[in-house]
Amino acid sequence: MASSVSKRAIFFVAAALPYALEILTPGHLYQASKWQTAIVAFLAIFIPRFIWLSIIYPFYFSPLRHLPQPKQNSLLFGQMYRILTESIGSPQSQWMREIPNDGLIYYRTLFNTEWLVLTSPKALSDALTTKSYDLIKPPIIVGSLARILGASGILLVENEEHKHQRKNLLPAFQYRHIKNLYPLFWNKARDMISAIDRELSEKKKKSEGSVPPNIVSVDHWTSRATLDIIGLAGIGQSFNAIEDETNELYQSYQTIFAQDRQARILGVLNTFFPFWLVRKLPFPRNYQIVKAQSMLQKMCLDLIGQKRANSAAADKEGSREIVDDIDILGIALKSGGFSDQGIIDQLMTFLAAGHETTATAMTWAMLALCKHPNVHNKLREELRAAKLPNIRDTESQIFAEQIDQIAYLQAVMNEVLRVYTPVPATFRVAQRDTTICSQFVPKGTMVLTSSVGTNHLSTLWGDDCDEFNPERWLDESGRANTSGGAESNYANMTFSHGPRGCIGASFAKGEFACLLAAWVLAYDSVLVDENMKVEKTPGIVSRIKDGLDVKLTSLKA
Ligand code: HEM
Repeated sequence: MASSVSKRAIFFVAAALPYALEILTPGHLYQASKWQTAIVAFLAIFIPRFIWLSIIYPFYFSPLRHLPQPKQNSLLFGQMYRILTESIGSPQSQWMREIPNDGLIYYRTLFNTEWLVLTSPKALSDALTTKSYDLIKPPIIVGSLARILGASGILLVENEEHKHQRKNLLPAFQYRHIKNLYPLFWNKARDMISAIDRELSEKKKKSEGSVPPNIVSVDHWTSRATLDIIGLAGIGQSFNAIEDETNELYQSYQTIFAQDRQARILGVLNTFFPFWLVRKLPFPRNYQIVKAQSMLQKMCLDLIGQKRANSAAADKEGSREIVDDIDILGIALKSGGFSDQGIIDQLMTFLAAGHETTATAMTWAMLALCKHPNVHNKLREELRAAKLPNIRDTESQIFAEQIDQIAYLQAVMNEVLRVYTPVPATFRVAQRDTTICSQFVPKGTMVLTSSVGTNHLSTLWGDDCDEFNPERWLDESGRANTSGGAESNYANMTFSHGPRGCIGASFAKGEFACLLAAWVLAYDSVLVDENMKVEKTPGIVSRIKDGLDVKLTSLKA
């Protein structure tokens, strides 16, 4: 690492020095006040450290400084302006395309902090699989998420603790278990369609004979549906968001995960001040979070208590098999590997990781289908040909096999996930000296994978890499393939890879398939504004900035 002198050490030395001088120079040989001494000591260490770290080391000593890199850097801020003003992963995607490289691109940001972008399958496999535990999530990200998710959920823990949790949670996410959740996904898809039908008939009533607008917000409905699904499948508790978005549970969830202006201001403050201080600042959001969190945590604790009681009762009666939990909470409890607080943190993690991601994928899917009517029509034909049950029939039910065998549905979903990449980038920092693609990477180096960049590289996906073409996921006989025609697994970064790749990928795909099939069978959708400008939100999940409104025609599904 460029410097092993941490800021905390500098504060400590500066604070201790006046006392040390008083002891070492008895009789007040030393005249300055304690404050003056502390400030002088602080500056005497801090300024040289700053000059070394921000100017001398990165430009003259860093082993990374000769790697391919973007031009036009600000002297102290490197590429910071672009990083802050463009969507996540986007500047890096451009460099990946334009700067010749052997798997790594180097750039600098605030005060010349050093970053690497991984650009080749070899670099990605080194960093995400072979050396996965040499790279950890950056403390700034972990610190700000820990406030909301709790510090001990699988998304944020590292090293042995992560291995232990992953092992205990994996059974809940294996396909043999996920396939049992498809009926639940389908039921919630049906609830969503019924609720949209009701919204349309309300609109019809209000339009009093004139043509009703039949316009609905896709992101609004998919977000409510995916929350109910992850609530039921994750913790065995529906948020009832589809039925009633004003209920207290749903509102608490919305408060905690809101990405409003105050959340962004607090996020920026976290960069410069300690987390504990920022949490105490008198922002209304700080109080709201505490209140909403205590409600959600209490709900989780009650559910844990209930499950433990059911399980104990079943043990007593010698009928364990009647407690056949299908939700993730039930399976985590059965593993015996988690404390109650540990489980609460997992539940908050699954709510966060499993809700907006899939809702966003669904919203992008509807945009893609509206923009490609031929794909839209073909998908509906294939769904009809598969003879899925009528989504408006309250008794209707499906099985995983029925949905998963529809090759064109799988192809459309895979292409949506590739082209629109809901999680556009992931971030790491080297926790020890390591190597990637034989390049020495010092401890402390920041590492970014631009998943959206990799998913659009012509060297991996061919010249039509930017086109929406579901056919690439079908082989000549029309069967689904899992590579999209790319030669390496690492060409597709939608769910990342390795020990820290998305544990919920099968869950997400099953849920996405049911929601998409239900929507396409129930309605024909067209864009309200054909020329809408599509901008992405800047957050960890790339949503459509102004949401997506479509005009629906109900179909006899
Ligand atoms: C389309 C939907 C989804 C996408 C695109 C997605 C993508 C990702 C990505 C890229 C990561 C790696 C993050 C990193 O390395 O920093 C990740 C991790 C994770 N995802 Fe997903 N995800 C989706 C849905 C879900 C669902 C539905 C769940 C849960 C039910 C889930 C749970 C998780 C968890 C727990 C992790 C952390 C895994 C670990 O660190 O071991 N995700 N996801």
